[in-house]
Amino acid sequence: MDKKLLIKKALEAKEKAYSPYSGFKVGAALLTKSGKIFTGCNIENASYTPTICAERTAIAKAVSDGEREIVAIAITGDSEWTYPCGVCRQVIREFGNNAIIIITKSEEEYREYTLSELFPYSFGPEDLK
Ligand SMILES: O=c1ccn([C@H]2C[C@H](O)[C@@H](CO)O2)c(=O)[nH]1
Ligand SMILES: [Zn+2]
Repeated sequence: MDKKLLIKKALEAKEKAYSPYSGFKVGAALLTKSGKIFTGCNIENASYTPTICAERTAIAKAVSDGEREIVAIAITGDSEWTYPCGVCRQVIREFGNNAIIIITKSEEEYREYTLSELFPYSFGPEDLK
């Protein structure tokens, strides 16, 4: 897996952020099992609550293109280390339970986690079986 490419794509996607209210930009890039990359940025709204995080933008693009299995997701934001919010962790749980989560500031500086490290004892599709 080309981690550096995924990180580069996340950094590029961040520049597309539409965040006039918070002024906080986030970018994400994910790799699916079939080898495709999808990117996303945060998209805010004047009514605030419809705001979509970068991670969920990328996941919605992948799933709506028929790609349901995330192998890795790189995330970058305006804080020193930007971790996914709780809602995004739950959405990654749905489509990337075994995903590697790469939290990154630059192509050289990144941290890697499994989803279960960031989201232990989670509720997921298996609970409903
Ligand atoms: O992991 C995160 C955390 C926050 N945001 C966005 C939502 C909002 O536009 C801005 C401030 O919360 O950052 C993301 O996209 N992903
Ligand atoms: Zn989020």
